[in-house]
Amino acid sequence: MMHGPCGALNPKNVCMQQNECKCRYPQSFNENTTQGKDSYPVYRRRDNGRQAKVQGKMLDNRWVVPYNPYLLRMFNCHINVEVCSSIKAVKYLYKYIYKGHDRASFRIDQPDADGNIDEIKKYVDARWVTPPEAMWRIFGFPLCANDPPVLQLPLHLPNMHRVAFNEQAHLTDVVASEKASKSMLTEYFKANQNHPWARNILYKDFPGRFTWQKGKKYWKERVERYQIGRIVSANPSEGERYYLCVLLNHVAGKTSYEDLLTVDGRLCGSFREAAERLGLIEADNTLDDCLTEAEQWAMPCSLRRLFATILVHCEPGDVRGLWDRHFEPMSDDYRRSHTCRIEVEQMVLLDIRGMLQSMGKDIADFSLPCIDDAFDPTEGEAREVIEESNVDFDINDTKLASSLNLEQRVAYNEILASVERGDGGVFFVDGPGGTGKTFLYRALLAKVRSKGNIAIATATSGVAASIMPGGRTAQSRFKIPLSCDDGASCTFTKQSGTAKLLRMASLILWDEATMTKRQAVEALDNSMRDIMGRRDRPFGGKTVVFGGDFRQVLPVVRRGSRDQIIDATLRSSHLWKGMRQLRLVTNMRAHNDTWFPDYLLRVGNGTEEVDDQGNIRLPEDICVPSTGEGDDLEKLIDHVFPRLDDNMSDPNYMTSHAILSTTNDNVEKINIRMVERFRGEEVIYHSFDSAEDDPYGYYAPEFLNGLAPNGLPPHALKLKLNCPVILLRNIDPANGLCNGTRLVVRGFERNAIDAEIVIGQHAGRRVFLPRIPLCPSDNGMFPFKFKRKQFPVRLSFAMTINKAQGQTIPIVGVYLPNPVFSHGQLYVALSRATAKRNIKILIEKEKEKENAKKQSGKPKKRKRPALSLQTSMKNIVYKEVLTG
Ligand SMILES: Nc1ncnc2c1ncn2[C@@H]1O[C@H](COP(=O)(O)OP(=O)(O)OP(=O)(O)O)[C@@H](O)[C@H]1O
Repeated sequence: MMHGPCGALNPKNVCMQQNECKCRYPQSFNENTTQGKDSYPVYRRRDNGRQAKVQGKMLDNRWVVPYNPYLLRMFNCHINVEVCSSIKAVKYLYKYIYKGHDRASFRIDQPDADGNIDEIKKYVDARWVTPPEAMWRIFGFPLCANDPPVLQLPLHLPNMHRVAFNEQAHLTDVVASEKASKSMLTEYFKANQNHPWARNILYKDFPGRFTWQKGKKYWKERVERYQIGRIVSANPSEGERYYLCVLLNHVAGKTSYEDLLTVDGRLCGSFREAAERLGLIEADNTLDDCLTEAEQWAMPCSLRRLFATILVHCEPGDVRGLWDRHFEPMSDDYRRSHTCRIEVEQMVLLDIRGMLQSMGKDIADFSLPCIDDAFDPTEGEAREVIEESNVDFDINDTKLASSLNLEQRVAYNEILASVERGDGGVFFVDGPGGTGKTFLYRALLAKVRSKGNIAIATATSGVAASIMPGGRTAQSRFKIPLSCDDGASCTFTKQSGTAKLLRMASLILWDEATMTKRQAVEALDNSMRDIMGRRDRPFGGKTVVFGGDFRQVLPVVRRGSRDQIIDATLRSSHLWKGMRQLRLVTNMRAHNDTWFPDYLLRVGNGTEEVDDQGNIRLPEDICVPSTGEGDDLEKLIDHVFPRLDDNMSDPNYMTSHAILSTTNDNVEKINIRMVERFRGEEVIYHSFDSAEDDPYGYYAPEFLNGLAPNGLPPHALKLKLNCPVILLRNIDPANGLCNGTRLVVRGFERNAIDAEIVIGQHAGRRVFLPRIPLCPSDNGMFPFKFKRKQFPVRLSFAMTINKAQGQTIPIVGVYLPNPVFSHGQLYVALSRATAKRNIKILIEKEKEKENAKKQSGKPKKRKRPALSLQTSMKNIVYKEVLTG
C-alpha cells in the first residue's frame, strides 16, 4: 500500500495536478498521530529509515497509504482506510454513501503495437468487492493479519484447464508433458486417492489442510498456518461448468471426474444430472415428484392437504397439470364410495376449497375445475364458522374446572358470568409462567364449547396457539395486518366469514397478549366495534380474555429503544385501563418445590440481589462447571439428554427435553452436535437459493448458500429419522401446522418430508411437508431479495429462548455463552422447567487462551484448563412494564 511514486520521482503519475500530488504525497514524518483540522487524522509516520522499492524507486514511510492488513488479506486487493474521528469526516462518510456513482482516476492504456487492448486482463483486474460482512459469512471465521491471502482454486471441465508454457516450446510437447495435464483440481482428485483421511474435505477447504506446490504441481500436507481457498465462481449461464462448481461445493472425497459423476453407483451423463440426482439443484418437476412420492404412503386426505399446501406456498406454474396428474390418488377414498366421476371431482374440490380457505386463500384464484354449488353441502355457510363449530372439545377438559385452584376459580367464575350475561367484558389474566393460565383457558373453552357455543382460542405465537384446543395464531384468526400502526383495523370485511364468526362468538381468548404489539390488539378492538355496530363498547361488547406475563419476553421492535418497546406493549394501550385484572399467583408448574418459584419471581420482577457488576447469582446446584472449552457443552448435553440412545424413537422424550439459548448461532451449534450424536443415517437436504432481483447473477450461489438469516432453515438441512424439528412457517394453522409446531421426522423422500406432529391438540397427526420458497422476515436484511427454497423446518433439540416461551419443558438446559440481551429472557429460560432439579445452566467461562493472550500479548503454552463454576449472569428487567 504505497502511493505513487509521483512528484519528482514520476511526474506523469495520475495523481499529479499542476506539478503537485493531489493526494499530498509524500506526506511528512510524524512522531504521533494527531487530528488534522477538518480532515482525516495526520497519522504517525516514523522516520526509521525503512524503505521499500516500488516501481524502481525507494520509498519510505511518507509514502505509505493508510491501510488495514486484515482487510487487505481478506480481499486481496487495494483498499484505502481512514480513521473517521472528526465530525466532518463522519459527515463525509454519510455523503459518500448517498452521493451516487463514485468517481475514479484512471488512465487509458495505449494499445500495443498491433493495436490490441488486453480486455480480458482488464476484466480480471477489476472485480467488485463483496461487503465485508458477506465475505465473513462466506468464510465463516475471521482472517488474521498474518494469514496467507485467499487461494483461488481453478474450476474447469475435464482437460479444459489453463496451461502455461514457454513461447518457444513446441505445442505438441507441451500437450504431451505430464505436468501440463495437472491442475489444482485434477491433483485434488489425486490427493483424495492418496489420502483417504482427506476425503471429507471439500475442494474449497483443501488449502486449509494442504499447500499447493506450484513447481511440482501437487497438494502437500500442510504443517503450519491455515489458508482459505475459494473456487473460482461460475454463473448458471455457463452450463456444465456451473454444475461442476455446485458439485465441488457440496461433495467431498471424489477421486476423479468420473467419480464425481457417479451417484448411487450410477454414472451420470452430465454434471447437471449428477447435481440434480443429489438434490443440489432444482429439477423442473419437483412439485410433481413431491406429490408422486407422497402418494406411496399418504392417505388421500393427506394428499389433498399437501396439494393445497403446494398451491398456497410453492408457487406452482402449472396448477391444472398438477391437478390432472394427481387427481386419481387424491380421490381414492371418494371413488370407493361414489361412482360418478363428476361427483367425486366436486367432493375433492370442495375439500380442497376448505383447506385453501383455512390457509387464507380462495380456490377461485387457482386454475382448477369450477365448483358446482349443487354439490356444496355447506349451503354457503362461512368456512370459519363451520370450522370453529366443529372444534372438538376434550371431555377431560370439562373436568378441569373441578381442580382449579382458588385464584383460577375466581377468574373462571368472573369470565363465565360475563359470557352468560352476554353484555361483554374485557379481562386480563395476569400470571407468572406456570401459574396455570393455559389450564384455566382449557377449562373455559371446554365449558363454553360443551354448551354448543363458539369460543375462539388464539395466541400470539403458533406454539402457544397449538397447545389450546382449536387454537390459532391471533394474527391469522383476526386477519391482523403484518405491520400495524396506530389506528389500524383488521383486514376482514363486515360481510366476511371472520366477521360472522366473531359476531357469533361467546368468548374470545388471546394468550400471550404481552408478546404482541398493542396496535394489533387495538386493531381487533377497532374492527370488533365496527362489525358489532357498537363503537362505544370495547371490542363491540364481547367477552374478550387476554392473558400473559409481562415478566416474559415483550414484543419485538426491530432495533427499538427501551421506550419504544415499552410503548409497544399492551400496558401502554388506551384499552389497558378498561381491562379487568385477574391475578394468578400460585406456581403450579413447580408446585413440589417452593423455593424455586419464589426465586423465579424475584428474577422475573428484577428484585433478586445483584453484585457490583449488576449480575444476579444463579443457584450453584443448577450450574454446570465450565472450563471454557468445547466439551463444556457436551456435558450440558449429557445432563439434558440422558440415555439418548435408548429413547431416540420416543416422541415424548424428544419433546420433554430441550436446550435453550439466546441466539440462533448457539442453537445451531447445539443442534449440529445433537444430530451427530443421534443414531441413524444422515439425510442432507440442500436448499435452492436465489437473489430474486439479480438477473446478472452478481451474487454467487455459494455466497447465497452461506447466508443464515433468522427464521429461515439452513442451506444444508441435516436430519435423521426420528429427530425432532420445529416448523418455521404458518403452513396450515387450522390443522396444527404453525410457526413453532414441534414435529418428529418419520420418513424421507427426495421432495417431501414425512413428519408427525408431537405437541398440542394435533399430536400424532402425520403430515407431508414440501419444499417451499421462504424469504427473510426482515426485508432490509440484505440489499437484494433473498429467496431460499427449503423444507420449512429446523432441528429442535435446541431452540431460542423466545421460541420456547409458553412451553413447559420438563427437562431443560440453558446454554449461555454470552449474556442475555433482552427483557425477560433469563426468566423465560428458567421458568420452562417443572422444578429446580430439572434444569441445568451452562454459563461459559471466558476462554483461558484469550485471557492469557490479553495479559502477555502472546499466547502462552497451553495448560489443561481448570474447571470452575460460573454462577453469575446479567438479568434484564424493564421494571416500568411490570408496575406502570
Ligand atoms: N389447578 C391445577 N391443578 C393441577 N395442575 C395444574 C393446575 N393449574 C396448572 N396446572 C399444571 O401446571 C403446569 C403449568 O400450567 P400452565 O402451562 O397452564 O401455566 P401457564 O401459566 O400457562 O405457563 P406459561 O405462562 O409459562 O405458559 C401445567 O403442567 C398444568 O397442567
